Amino acid sequence: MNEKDFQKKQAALAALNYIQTDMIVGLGTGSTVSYFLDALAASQYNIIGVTTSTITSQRCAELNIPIVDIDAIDHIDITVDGADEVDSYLNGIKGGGAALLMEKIVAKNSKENIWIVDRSKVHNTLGAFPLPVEVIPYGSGQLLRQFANKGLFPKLRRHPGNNQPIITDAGHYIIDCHMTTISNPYALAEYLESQVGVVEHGLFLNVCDRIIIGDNTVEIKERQQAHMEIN
Ligand SMILES: O=C[C@H](O)[C@H](O)[C@H](O)COP(=O)(O)O
Repeated sequence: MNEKDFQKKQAALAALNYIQTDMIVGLGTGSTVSYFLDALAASQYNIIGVTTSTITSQRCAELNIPIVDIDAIDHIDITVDGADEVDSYLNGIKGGGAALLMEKIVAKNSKENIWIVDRSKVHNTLGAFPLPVEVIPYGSGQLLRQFANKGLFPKLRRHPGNNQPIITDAGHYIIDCHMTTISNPYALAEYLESQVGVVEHGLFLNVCDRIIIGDNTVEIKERQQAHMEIN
């Protein structure tokens, strides 16, 4: 196991400390969450999961973790998810695995959100990871043009194998915005949310309550209060 995977696994194991039997647990998507699912399946906790992607649902089936439809429950106690990048305010970029829409729905309906990450993902400001934006296929070419004019360096995400656009679980495309630095994530989120054809974006602002950074010594950071950029 390489250093990054070691850190992911350490973070995932530490997240288990926040789980209790009978909880309804939101289950994120990705390689870090995969370590968490393994740990959860091996634990003594009887929980019910709410999944954020087809792939996580499949992993739960393989691991015998019971899951429930999000619309069949009235609350989610806690969600454990990965992230692609996290800043010092615990804001983040998600969607590297194209699961951002369902991840955001589950996160917004959770009483508490924990992100598990390796140290390479923690930066002072966001932007090093390309920002995924989930869009309706119809008119996506127009959005690509608008985003380019806005200086967002957009690129339609395609399968490396056949070069076809990747399709999300909800049937949408992903446009990745390669900006390198995001000076005001709140203004960018507002702009993206105002564009017709944008379904959701990967900026998760004031969502994460606690990050667990895996390392030889696991580091835990809690969000103190909602952060807003003052223009
Ligand atoms: O769409 C995918 C999710 O936002 C993932 O949680 C994120 O990409 C992190 O994935 P990984 O743990 O594989 O780096």
